[in-house]
Amino acid sequence: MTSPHPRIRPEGTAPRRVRDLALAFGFEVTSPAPPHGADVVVSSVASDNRVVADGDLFVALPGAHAHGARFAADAVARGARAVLTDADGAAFLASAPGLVSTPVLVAPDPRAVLGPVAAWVYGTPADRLMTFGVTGTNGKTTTTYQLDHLLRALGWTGGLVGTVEMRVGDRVLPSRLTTPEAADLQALLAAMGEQGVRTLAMEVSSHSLSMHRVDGVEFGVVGFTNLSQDHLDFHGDLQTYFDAKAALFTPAHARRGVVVVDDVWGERMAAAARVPVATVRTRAARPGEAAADWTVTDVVPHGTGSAFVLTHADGRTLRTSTTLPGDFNVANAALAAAMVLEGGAHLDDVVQALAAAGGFSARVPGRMEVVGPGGDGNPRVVVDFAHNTDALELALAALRPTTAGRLVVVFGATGDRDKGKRPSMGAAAVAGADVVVLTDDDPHGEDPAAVRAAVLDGARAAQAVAREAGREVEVAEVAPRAEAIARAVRTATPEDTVLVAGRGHETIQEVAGVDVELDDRVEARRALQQRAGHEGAKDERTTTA
Ligand SMILES: CC(=O)N[C@H]1[C@@H](OP(=O)(O)OP(=O)(O)OC[C@H]2O[C@@H](n3ccc(=O)[nH]c3=O)[C@H](O)[C@@H]2O)O[C@H](CO)[C@@H](O)[C@@H]1O[C@H](C)C(=O)N[C@@H](C)C(=O)N[C@H](CCC(=O)O)C(=O)O
Ligand SMILES: Nc1ncnc2c1ncn2[C@@H]1O[C@H](COP(=O)(O)OP(=O)(O)OP(=O)(O)O)[C@@H](O)[C@H]1O
Repeated sequence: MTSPHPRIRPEGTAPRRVRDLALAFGFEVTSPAPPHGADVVVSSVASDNRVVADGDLFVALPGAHAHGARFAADAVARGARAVLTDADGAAFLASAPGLVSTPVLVAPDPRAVLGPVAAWVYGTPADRLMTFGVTGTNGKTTTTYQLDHLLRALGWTGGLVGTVEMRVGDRVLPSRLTTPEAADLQALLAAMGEQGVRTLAMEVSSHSLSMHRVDGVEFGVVGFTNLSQDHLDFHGDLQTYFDAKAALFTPAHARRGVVVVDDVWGERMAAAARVPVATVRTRAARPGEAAADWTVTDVVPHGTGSAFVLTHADGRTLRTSTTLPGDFNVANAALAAAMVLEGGAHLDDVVQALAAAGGFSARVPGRMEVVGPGGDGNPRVVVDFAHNTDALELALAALRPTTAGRLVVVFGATGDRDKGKRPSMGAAAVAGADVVVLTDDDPHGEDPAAVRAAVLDGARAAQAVAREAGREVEVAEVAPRAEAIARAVRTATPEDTVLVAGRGHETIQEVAGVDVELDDRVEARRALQQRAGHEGAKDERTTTA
């Protein structure tokens, strides 16, 4: 069981009567009438006893490790005024000491009502924000940063929620999940409203949709980036994974949607949507394909990224750019622009805002982050979050055109996660790079050598095919990760590009269950400094594994 998220508690929530809550949702109340006939009131909601504070409604959820009802007595001791749970939890509580006069409300599936109940307690805070939610296998973080960048450029005080951090206006809070638990999310939205935040750009993971975390939020506009193999350890198969994401494009979660339809999964998402949807295509329509509502054209190199034109079927045209390299980052910026325009922003306002903001120039931590620009005898060093096959292919393809020498990639695969993608990640690295340095990513509880071996299998097979075709790719296995980064940067030539992929912004690596501090950007900078300090470093070739 992981530690709970640090608590965010809005100040101004009016106390709500528990019996009104029971009436509003049709919950049965199993405890005796409160003492002295007083009405029990709650003013906040928690689903983890370890963060309960005075005035909370404690929601005891069933879970894979434990039933939250086990912690109800402690929650009441910490100040919870009432408990909401399911029949199993209520049965457990019937004999729980210290709960004699605490109202226990019973719901068929508390996980599905936690969000709506928390929204009810906090006064449906999402309704007071312009809300944008983004789902998809890759691009959620980048697209939400670009959304927040544009919304702030339009003059709004923005809120951001996702993998890297949570922003409430100018405040930055740590993020433990891509999409927070429902009780935390509703409290965060209420706190945003109290602090004058008017817009929300939020990542919506498929896990969170499967686990009802965003129930109780009706997004104004939702966006779909793409779907490829990932998280099948949780969803089981690609269709189930797709269905989990498709739930976001239903009236329970959204008023309208924007879908990137560059591939079949995008077409399917647009067809499956049960809310009005605008489509975005970032490539030319193929024969027989319906024209998209928004089309990207004229993509050209521009600074560290690309300039592009986004045109609507009604003639509206936006000429802008993104500072992030790669065609996939054009797709992310185009999706962000289309979502804001579909949300009702006027084109002229968007054109002016982006012109003043230098286009989509958001710096997204660990996403194609240039740690060393190259020059002065150094290779270019880029840190990216690519941690699945699709992302790795695209990140390498994005860097190839601007690499005069060799393209070197340092990467690994995450332990205790989707194992199916490991061989294909190895193959993608060999297909896209000239030098492959295979190392650890985040082993979690798995044997790092076993994880590397699975990736190496795919790499070696692809290496043999490349050799047959007359293309020699160096493949080395170097652990631990810090040494792999150091070695790749040390042995690269000034014309080379080194891509360190998979962990991006992350600063903690879990090895055998122990958290180890490791930030790829710090390691890459250190290696560049050491390289600078050892002019004429001996030309140590990477051994071929
Ligand atoms: C697979 C998954 O998502 N598991 C989530 C699930 O865990 P679980 O079912 O094991 O819950 P549990 O630990 O048995 O706890 C049951 C209940 O008792 C409560 N509890 C538990 C312990 C305690 O001491 N006191 C207490 O009150 C818990 O708050 C919970 O309500 O319910 C827990 C609490 O509600 C979540 O914290 C936990 O997310 C874990 C931490 C997690 O790592 N989730 C990841 C996989 C996740 O959600 N990732 C996506 C992004 C995926 C991606 O795109 O990469 C995300 O949105 O972050
Ligand atoms: N539109 C896209 N299509 C494919 N790959 C992308 C796209 N955008 C980003 N990527 C790649 O995927 C990686 C992850 O990007 P980002 O963090 O924005 O996505 P994400 O969906 O938030 O990922 P996660 O859910 O794992 O946090 C990037 O580092 C990049 O390599």
